[in-house]
Amino acid sequence: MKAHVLDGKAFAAKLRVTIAGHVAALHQAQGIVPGLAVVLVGEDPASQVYVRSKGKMTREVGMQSFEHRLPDTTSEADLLALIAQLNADPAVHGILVQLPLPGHLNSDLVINSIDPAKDVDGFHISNVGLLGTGQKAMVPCTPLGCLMLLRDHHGSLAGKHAVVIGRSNIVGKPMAQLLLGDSCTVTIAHSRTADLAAMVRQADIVVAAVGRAQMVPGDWIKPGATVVDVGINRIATDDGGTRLVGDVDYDSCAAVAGAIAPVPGGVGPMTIACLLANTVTACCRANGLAEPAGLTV
Ligand SMILES: NC(=O)C1=CN([C@@H]2O[C@H](COP(=O)(O)OP(=O)(O)OC[C@H]3O[C@@H](n4cnc5c(N)ncnc54)[C@H](OP(=O)(O)O)[C@@H]3O)[C@@H](O)[C@H]2O)C=CC1
Ligand SMILES: Nc1nc(=O)c2c([nH]1)NC[C@@H]1CN(c3ccc(C(=O)N[C@@H](CCC(=O)O)C(=O)O)cc3)C=[N+]21
Repeated sequence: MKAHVLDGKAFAAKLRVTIAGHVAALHQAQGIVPGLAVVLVGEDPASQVYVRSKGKMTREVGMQSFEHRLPDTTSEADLLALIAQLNADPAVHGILVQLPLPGHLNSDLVINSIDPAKDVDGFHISNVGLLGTGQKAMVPCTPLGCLMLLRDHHGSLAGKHAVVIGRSNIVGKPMAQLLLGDSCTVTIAHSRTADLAAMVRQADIVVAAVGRAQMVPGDWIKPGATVVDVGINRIATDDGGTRLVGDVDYDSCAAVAGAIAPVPGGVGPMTIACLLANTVTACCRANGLAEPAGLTV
């Protein structure tokens, strides 16, 4: 069997067309342009690439993009002052502070200083609590994108056993919450899990969010299971270049799985599209307008 490919690149492109339609309608009917501010502290090359492509896609769907690049010597007080200014700016509906932050900055403090209504990453404790209790929240973009791909492929996820590998605040934990919300039976695995292979072999749905290149081999996958690869790892190639791979060994997993989201072209593009979706949702909520269907859960 050869797995069905969950084409996040194509799904995200369609989602951006839908978003562009909502943005145009907001502008026409209300004279409002949704705005997204991205704050990048330091010069991490991978973060720079991500911030650039995010800015480009923000403008492509007709939204305003505000980029703030600060030196890696920026003090916490200066960063908090910038966030206070963005919180108060009515043209800014979404704020994203690129993680990880340089070590001298307390990321919990920084994230919790963002107005929860503008927290389009969904990382503020108030949004984490809302998600955990099944209330309307800003939902973290990467797990939201994974859920959209899973629902699109399966329809209902009820009763499926999902194994999420990774327990970070930005991917693993919110992913588990969303799957639970869709009535999956959820197992969260991590670096201290006793027998990861045996655990993963039970899964109908595997979400790998670890940060270890190709660590999940095909013989861990139950035949026909769905595999969602969140990992972004750059590895060296034989010709001296580099290439992007996920946390699963694609070829061996695709040979057994029923469906698989590849890297690149799977979850990554969905993350950016969901960031734009969250910004439109935040903009509608801020203006007391009905939020468009299909942009969140
Ligand atoms: N495509 C996208 O849009 C995005 C991709 N990413 C990528 O996803 C990956 C994960 O990101 P993130 O969640 O931030 O990473 P973190 O480093 O914050 O978390 C990694 C998790 O993996 C667990 N882990 C580490 N080693 C093992 C192991 N050998 N077996 C089982 N579990 C293990 C850790 O366990 P423990 O808690 O015990 O240490 C931890 O819970 C990275 O490659 C990142 O680049 C991230 C965000 C968005
Ligand atoms: N506050 C915050 N929010 C984030 O959402 C956040 C963050 N910090 N820090 C870093 C991680 C990583 N992340 C990615 C988003 C898109 C791709 C993406 O578009 N990937 C493409 C490939 C890109 C390439 O070729 O380099 C793909 O998988 O097809 C990857 C990674 C968001 N993150």
